[in-house]
Amino acid sequence: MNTQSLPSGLHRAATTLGTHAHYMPGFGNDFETEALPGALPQGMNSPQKCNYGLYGEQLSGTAFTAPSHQNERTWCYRIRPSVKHTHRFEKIDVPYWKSAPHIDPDVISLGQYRWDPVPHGDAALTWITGMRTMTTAGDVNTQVGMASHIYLVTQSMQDEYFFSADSELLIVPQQGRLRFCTELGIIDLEPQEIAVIPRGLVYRVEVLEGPARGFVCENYGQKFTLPGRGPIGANCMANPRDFKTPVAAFEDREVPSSVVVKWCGQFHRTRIGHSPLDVVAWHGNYAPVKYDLRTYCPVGAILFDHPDPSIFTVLTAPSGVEGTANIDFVLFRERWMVAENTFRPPWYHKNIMSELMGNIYGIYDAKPKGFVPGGMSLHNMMLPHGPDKQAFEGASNAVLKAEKLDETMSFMFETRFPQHLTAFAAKEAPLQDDYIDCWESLAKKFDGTPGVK
Ligand SMILES: O=C(O)Cc1cc(O)ccc1O
Ligand SMILES: [Fe+2]
Repeated sequence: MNTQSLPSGLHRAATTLGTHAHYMPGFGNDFETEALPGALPQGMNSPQKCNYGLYGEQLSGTAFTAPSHQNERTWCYRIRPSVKHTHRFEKIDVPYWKSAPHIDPDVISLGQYRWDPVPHGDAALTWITGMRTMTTAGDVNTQVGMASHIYLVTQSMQDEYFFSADSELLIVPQQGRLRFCTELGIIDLEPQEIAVIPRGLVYRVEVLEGPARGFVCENYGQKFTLPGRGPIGANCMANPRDFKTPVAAFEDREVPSSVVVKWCGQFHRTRIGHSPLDVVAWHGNYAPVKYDLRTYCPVGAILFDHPDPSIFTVLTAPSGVEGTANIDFVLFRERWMVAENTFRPPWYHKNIMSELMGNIYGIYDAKPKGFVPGGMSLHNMMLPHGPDKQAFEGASNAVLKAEKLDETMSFMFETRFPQHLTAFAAKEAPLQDDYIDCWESLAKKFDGTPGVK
């Protein structure tokens, strides 16, 4: 196997797969990859001495005894064991990155809320300092619930690394391009793609094209997985082969560095004398992954009516209660609308689960104005919402022919828990004070006489 050297000093394994040379296809596969030939032990995990003088180390993403179809772990062969990375920790302040439970007594979370895109300021911000929590739900200490964030990143992390012991991060870019240099390999990410970085994995984020903005779902609970397709069968929605996990990449660099750790909602720093991205080879099924949302194959109404949005689930994070997700990640992408005699946009509704939406690009059918790329909305637990006046009038009077819903990509983080706004979301972010007016002018059409009005 050949090794490729990158400008950043990382060495990564080459693969034989043409177009996705640096990624391996599949969701939750048992992968194996080595950046130097023979670095990966064969037939066993813990040889008495590893090749190249590497140290063997296991990273467990589930309890040792989790059922085998859910069990996730990866074996790393690294220049130094991780424990050499973590000396004494000091607490640091990361004031805009909040964790649940975080209920600000001065903030009202009960409501329908919408935000314009959070603008970039003058300050240089990294992946850590640029994270802005919008909502929190559940409890980070008991590993249930989530937080939603906006990231505003203009600066690469330099000799600085990060891991979250609290959560896996689902990253949804909206602007700019980022590179995630992780212990297990490199992921480049741009709008219309997503990445999932597992809990505990160390990484550094570099800006490939700035400024970068996007959305993050911080999942405190069980990992995101593919939803069961039920009677849809073995294909469509998100197909496993479209998920890409990076090949092994390592750097052998000795410079004063720091590792920031998010742990039980608090941030800590430890200093080390080298890059912790020193995993030369690994095998296992606990690994970062990226996915191109343009490969999502939507299934929908082909005669009449409008199915529940769960039909557009890309990934689901189970809660332990069957069919009731801790979080569903749902994608509203371009598609054909063909339903006959049907009000085609989302119906008016109240939902026990709370719906945090973001616009990646284009126009969302239920909100032709005001919900713009980079913007977000929150329709919290049991709070009514639905199409605005313009969408309602348009859709109820449209001539219903086959119509392509083009130039549209929005998503929803839907959680079984109510979401609480941070002070940043309520007071600093560009909250639209007049959002609820979009339903104000919906007319009373009922006049007691039968017939279509
Ligand atoms: O509220 C929303 O816009 C999201 C949504 C979309 C849909 O098609 C059906 C229900 C739903 O909550
Ligand atoms: Fe909704």
